[in-house]
Amino acid sequence: MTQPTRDPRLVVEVLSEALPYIQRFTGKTVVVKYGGNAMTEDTLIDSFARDMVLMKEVGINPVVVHGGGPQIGDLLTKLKIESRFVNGMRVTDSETMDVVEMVLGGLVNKGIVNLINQCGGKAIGLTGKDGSQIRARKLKVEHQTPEMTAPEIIDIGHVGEVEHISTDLIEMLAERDFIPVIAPIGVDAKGNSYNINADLVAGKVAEALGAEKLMLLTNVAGLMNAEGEVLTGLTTAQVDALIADGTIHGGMLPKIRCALDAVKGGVASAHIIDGRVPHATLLEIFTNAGVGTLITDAERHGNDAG
Ligand SMILES: Nc1ncnc2c1ncn2[C@@H]1O[C@H](COP(=O)(O)OP(=O)(O)O)[C@@H](O)[C@H]1O
Ligand SMILES: CC(=O)N[C@@H](CCC(=O)OP(=O)(O)O)C(=O)O
Repeated sequence: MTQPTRDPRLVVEVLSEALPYIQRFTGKTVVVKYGGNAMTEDTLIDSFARDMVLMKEVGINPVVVHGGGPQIGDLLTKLKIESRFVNGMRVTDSETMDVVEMVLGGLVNKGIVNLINQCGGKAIGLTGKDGSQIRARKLKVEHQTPEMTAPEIIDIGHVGEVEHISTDLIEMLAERDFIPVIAPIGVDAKGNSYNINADLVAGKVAEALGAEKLMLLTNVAGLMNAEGEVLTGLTTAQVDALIADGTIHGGMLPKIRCALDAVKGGVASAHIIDGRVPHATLLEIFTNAGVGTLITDAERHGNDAG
């Protein structure tokens, strides 16, 4: 790979500016959720892989949880199977579950692993079935339209929620300098597979690991208000109001819910980040610039999440 020529003084200056952040985050765990919508351009995927390797090289432990919704959708279309969503969750019958497992556990997972390894990292790809690390149960979904007087519970098939995350495997890999790359497929005690929204898995993994940061990479500049302006920082109470008035909808719903749960569960900060910006994760960690929406539990942290 040919690198563009840069002023060496500038490079040294940038490295020096990053020093306090490197010192602050070294030894800490950062869970990065890499959404399928952020995986569209080859150069961006490459910059993401390089960022994971750089983090690891400076002593941070990145753990990648990936999505792949659009990639699942593409294969379903080719197979002439219809995609349907309720509350941002894919309705998953047995046939769809097979496709989800093939795309997430195979194509997408191994694609990310391969890229990280190409950039000089040591990535290992896993699903929640490996070591039974993501124990799941069937998700009960409440659905209500404005016309309905009360919500109804509907069956959306093999969609799961996280019951328990075992961290042994992830910690063992991280200690041996591997970067774990996890596909959001869970398993129950009977061996049934569940399709779980990747944001929800990332949030629970971050909580279970006691991570310093949860970064959710997506295809928007951050969480937006009704006027389309990015909200750079907000508290749990503000988020509740935006959900209630419908400003937060679709795929942003599980994302924001998991970010809230993660900060309530002890993760210092959660960030919704624009994955279309090259090196978005490094910009978040190593600079003051900020590239999206920061969610903290104001009662616990005040404004010190960084
Ligand atoms: N208030 C909001 N602010 C920003 N995006 C929103 C909001 N409400 C809904 N969205 C939608 O959520 C999408 C991101 O979720 P999703 O499509 O599941 O992405 P990913 O694949 O990255 O998880 C955005 O592309 C946007 O269309
Ligand atoms: C239950 C459910 O909806 N699961 C998701 C899992 C993948 C995912 O979450 O991918 P993104 O992060 O790219 O949206 C799905 O089937 O699309």
